[in-house]
Amino acid sequence: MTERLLVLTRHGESEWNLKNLFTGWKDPGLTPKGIEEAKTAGRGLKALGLGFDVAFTSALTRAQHTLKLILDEIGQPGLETIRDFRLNERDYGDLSGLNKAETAAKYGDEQVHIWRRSYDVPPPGGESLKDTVARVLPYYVETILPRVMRGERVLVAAHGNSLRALIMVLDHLDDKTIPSLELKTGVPLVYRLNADTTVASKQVLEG
Ligand SMILES: O=C(O)[C@H](O)COP(=O)(O)O
Repeated sequence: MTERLLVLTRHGESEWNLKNLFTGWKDPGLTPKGIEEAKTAGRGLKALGLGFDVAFTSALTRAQHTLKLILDEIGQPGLETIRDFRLNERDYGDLSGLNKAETAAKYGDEQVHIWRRSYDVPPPGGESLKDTVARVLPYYVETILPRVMRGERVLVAAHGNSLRALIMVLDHLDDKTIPSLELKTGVPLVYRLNADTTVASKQVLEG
């Protein structure tokens, strides 16, 4: 039987995650903790006996480095890897580089939660989750999903909101339920899909 394996993982903790800064398309690296999270993710996937035929990641260092660390741990350092900006984190626009707590103190917790977790309200000068879906989902359907459906084992290392955009579709979430979805750094989500592209199973590989 064709295995339709799709593993999604958010990057490990970044330097701006640690500083509680809005990051978006800015390009900080991983912290030592983030590096360890990525290695733990790789060890977890290896312990499940999982290997991959292709990997996808964004144009941002934190995701690319996470992917490299995972592939090193599972013994596939030379795996075909496709980098594309369409998997980038949501662009936080004018909030990029600002401290999240200071921004909440200035504009209110509710407004910051709306900017971070609502479906269709963008941060100033940035992308809403809806905007992020509009670039992630076509890329998934046109480029990633066909390879999963023909039996290639696919690994995606990306970002909290670009993955929320994809998981919204995979898990059939809507604009009322997506705000409560949070993704931990460096924790792989192991999906297996049915022949009709729906989700057959989902496993969260807690560190
Ligand atoms: O881009 C960022 O600031 C973080 O990676 C994700 O931010 P969020 O969890 O506040 O959306």
